[in-house]
Amino acid sequence: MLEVSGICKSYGKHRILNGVSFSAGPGQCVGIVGTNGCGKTTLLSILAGALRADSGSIRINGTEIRGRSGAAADLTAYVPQENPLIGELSVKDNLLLWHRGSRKEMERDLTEGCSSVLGIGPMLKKRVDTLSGGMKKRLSIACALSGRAPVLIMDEPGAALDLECKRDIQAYLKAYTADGGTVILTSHEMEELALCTSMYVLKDGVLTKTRNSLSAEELIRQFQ
Ligand SMILES: Nc1ncnc2c1ncn2[C@@H]1O[C@H](COP(=O)(O)OP(=O)(O)OP(=O)(O)O)[C@@H](O)[C@H]1O
Repeated sequence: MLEVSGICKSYGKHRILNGVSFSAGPGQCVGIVGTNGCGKTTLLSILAGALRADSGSIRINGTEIRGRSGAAADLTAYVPQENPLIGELSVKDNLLLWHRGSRKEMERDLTEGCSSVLGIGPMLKKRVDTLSGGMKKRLSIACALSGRAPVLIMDEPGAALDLECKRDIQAYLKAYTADGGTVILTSHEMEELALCTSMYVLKDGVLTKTRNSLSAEELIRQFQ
């Protein structure tokens, strides 16, 4: 169970998040939407322990992770917008670097786990800086998912991906929640948002629950 309560964050005098609270249980997929620059990435980075909130609480299965980046790394898998990959290394070396399981578990992942679903196997020997944007995104997701964390946080997962990969990732998200995982995602794509079991709009630092399955026009109206 993810329980977020009263998260505040300012950059200098600019208050970005003003008491953000929500919760999500096993099997839930939460969509967070809002205009460019409203603070979605800031919120997701805080949930993943990559950025410190000024105040508030984030608990996963009862464990407080705010301000504890080690606990956050253990309990969340984070796929940021920018791929956290090392361009000069091969795909395999990047996987080894980020994979939180043993080498044997990584090999198994490549044959039957998320790396297999994402089609990582055929590109193992390639240098990362020679990959396309979509291939890098597949690899970033595979690296993040290696820890089998209970909460998966994805910042615009489908951006830069071809249709087949978008479909693969959507199938993976469904399997992840069916298996009891919790997904938090931001997206500007209606097909991805259709996977969400609950939806929130972030506006002026405040997160407000909204109805699922709103049309694009209805969502845009909520941003204004
Ligand atoms: N390190 C930083 N220092 C100062 N201001 C920042 C910093 N990071 C983000 N901001 C500002 O905070 C606001 C929220 O940024 P954030 O990236 O969280 O928005 P977003 O909703 O994810 O946007 P997008 O949809 O474009 O990805 C923006 O005005 C941005 O310029």
